[in-house]
Amino acid sequence: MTDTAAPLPAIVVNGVSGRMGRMLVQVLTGSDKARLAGALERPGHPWVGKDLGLMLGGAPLGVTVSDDPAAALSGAQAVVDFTAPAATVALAPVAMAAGCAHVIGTTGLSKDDIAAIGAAAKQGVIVRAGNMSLGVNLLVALTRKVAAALDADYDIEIVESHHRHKVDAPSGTALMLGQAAAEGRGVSLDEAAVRGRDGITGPRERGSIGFSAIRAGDYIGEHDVIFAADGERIILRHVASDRGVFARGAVKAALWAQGQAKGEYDMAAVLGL
Ligand SMILES: NC(=O)C1=CN([C@@H]2O[C@H](COP(=O)(O)OP(=O)(O)OC[C@H]3O[C@@H](n4cnc5c(N)ncnc54)[C@H](OP(=O)(O)O)[C@@H]3O)[C@@H](O)[C@H]2O)C=CC1
Ligand SMILES: O=C(O)C1=N[C@H](C(=O)O)C[C@H](O)C1
Repeated sequence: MTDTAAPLPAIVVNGVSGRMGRMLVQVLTGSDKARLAGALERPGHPWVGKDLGLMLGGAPLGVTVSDDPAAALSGAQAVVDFTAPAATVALAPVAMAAGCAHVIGTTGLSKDDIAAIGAAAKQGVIVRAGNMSLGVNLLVALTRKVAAALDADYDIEIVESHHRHKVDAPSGTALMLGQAAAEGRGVSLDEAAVRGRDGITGPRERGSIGFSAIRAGDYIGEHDVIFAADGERIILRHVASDRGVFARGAVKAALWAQGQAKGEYDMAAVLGL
């Protein structure tokens, strides 16, 4: 009897040696919905040309780490990318030319980076989110709703904690939460945001949205949205205790992207929130 089952969607991981790259390998090798079809690292990385499984300290996986995105993406359905802004911006048009969906988890993107990604998405499908977990994307929706229900008597502050290796602040998640709070309140985040305080700052400006960042130890990612008034406080909190939530969300996005119309999407679209 011949096996007529369609092959599983082929997914490539960019930045495969990183914290999220390794977690994605774990999720994809255990998946019955997608398969790990390739692995990318920057040119000059010591893993390039080597078997990925051996580089991870395990059995061979039959996947050779590449530094050639066009070659690695040829024939793949999606590339999942948790790397650095310059690497992500460079990969987007290559993914679109290869007909590959680009799932972007990279944070710390500038306005120009975001515009470049948006331009690339005219040629194919991109899913981009500062946080791929179901919990945070629900928290974003809740934040928008609570902010819409309260007036500026309730001061909004976003406090985030991450591991000592994180290079960008505020976190991508904090910015998503800030954007949702601003939308709920009907203000512009660019105008309302206050990022970090130091020295004689004067009293808090009514209606501002504050951001504070802790970088310490091995926090995976924790976010509080505080609505504080005279006499009461509401605190919405998400705690990530396993990077698997981000990796599983990204694989879900890669599968969801198959067959979508060209354009840039977020995790709310993927999750139907
Ligand atoms: N959206 C979400 O849900 C989440 C987003 N993130 C974001 O993902 C990003 C990565 O996080 P994390 O895994 O912790 O970081 P790491 O520093 O552990 O990993 C980044 C990886 O990207 C690699 N890289 C850098 N430049 C290139 C390039 N040009 N081509 C290929 N690979 C490259 C790095 O290689 P090298 O070390 O050689 O430079 C490294 O392996 C961050 O922006 C983080 O904020 C993280 C978790 C969840
Ligand atoms: O760098 C990280 O680790 C994380 N980055 C994302 C962010 O910037 O919000 C998501 C998560 O909090 C972990």
